[in-house]
Amino acid sequence: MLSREAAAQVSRVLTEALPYIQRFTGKTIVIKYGGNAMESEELKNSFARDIVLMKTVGINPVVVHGGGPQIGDLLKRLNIQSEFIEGMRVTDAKTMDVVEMVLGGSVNKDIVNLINQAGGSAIGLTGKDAGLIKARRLKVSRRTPGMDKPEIIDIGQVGEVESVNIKLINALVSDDYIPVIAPIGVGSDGASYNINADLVAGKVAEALKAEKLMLLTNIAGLMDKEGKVLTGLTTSQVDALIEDGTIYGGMLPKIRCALDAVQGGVGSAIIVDGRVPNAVLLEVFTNAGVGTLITNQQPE
Ligand SMILES: Nc1ncnc2c1ncn2[C@@H]1O[C@H](COP(=O)(O)OP(=O)(O)O)[C@@H](O)[C@H]1O
Ligand SMILES: CC(=O)N[C@@H](CCC(=O)OP(=O)(O)O)C(=O)O
Repeated sequence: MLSREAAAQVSRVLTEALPYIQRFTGKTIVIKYGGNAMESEELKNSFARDIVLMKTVGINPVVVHGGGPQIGDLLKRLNIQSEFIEGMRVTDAKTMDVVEMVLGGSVNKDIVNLINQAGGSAIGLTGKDAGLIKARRLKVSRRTPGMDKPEIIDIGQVGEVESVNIKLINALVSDDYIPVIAPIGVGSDGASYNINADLVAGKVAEALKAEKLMLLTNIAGLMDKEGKVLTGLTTSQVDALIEDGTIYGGMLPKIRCALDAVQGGVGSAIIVDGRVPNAVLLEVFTNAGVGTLITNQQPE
């Protein structure tokens, strides 16, 4: 039982949080949990508690997770070389096996378990379950200095999202389950596709017409060359930052999916520093304004 002091504290906190809780009650928030933001047990536990708290106050969280560093660790142990092009892992058949084992197996079940230990009812899925994420092969185009046309590169079993089975997600959410989705897609022929988790989160948020898309990563937000966090950017400003090399690597799919999501009807997308404890709650329940916010509104 709570002490009088603790009850008074709960009352104070809930009164402050009430407008935010009311604003998001019954709404869907898609949270992409990046592999880099899973760096300690403490952080993972704080993430799991935040998700359960959201659900308890009537918000519907849908989690999409990554696991790039965890895939990298196992590939290294198995002596399999790995390379990234435009922020995407080149994925041959051997690599795909490892990706599927790590994402659909250890990482997915770890998050599911932590949420359930924190009192939630999480259910783990990959895109193969009930055809949750139908995918096709992604062709990456790369601009090489000195060449007029970008070259199209085949990077193996890397996919892009063709469709999302929202019937399955909605059925789970309305029964109070918290879906935890691993970014593995399935082709029309049953082939597995490795999909960047940011891209899956963006498409899931779009398909669900989510109120918010949160991308938890290991950096304070999108930064300029001096390390200042940028926010409220337009599409053309982002394009210019990609062109001049300010945005590269893993930030490329992240920013592209955030822009696509808001253009596709998601209320807002935010890139958040997942190394901060309670990053999810801070973003939903405060005006702390952490990270980079992307909306469809043009700044004045
Ligand atoms: N302009 C930029 N601002 C911030 N980070 C950037 C930028 N351009 C590239 N990055 C890189 O993108 C990384 C985030 O992407 P990634 O490592 O794929 O994260 P996650 O695993 O969370 O998806 C950052 O750690 C940083 O190294
Ligand atoms: C095609 C591609 O790059 N897939 C990613 C999938 C995992 C992921 O996106 O994890 P993070 O969010 O932790 O980076 C990979 O193989 O690493």
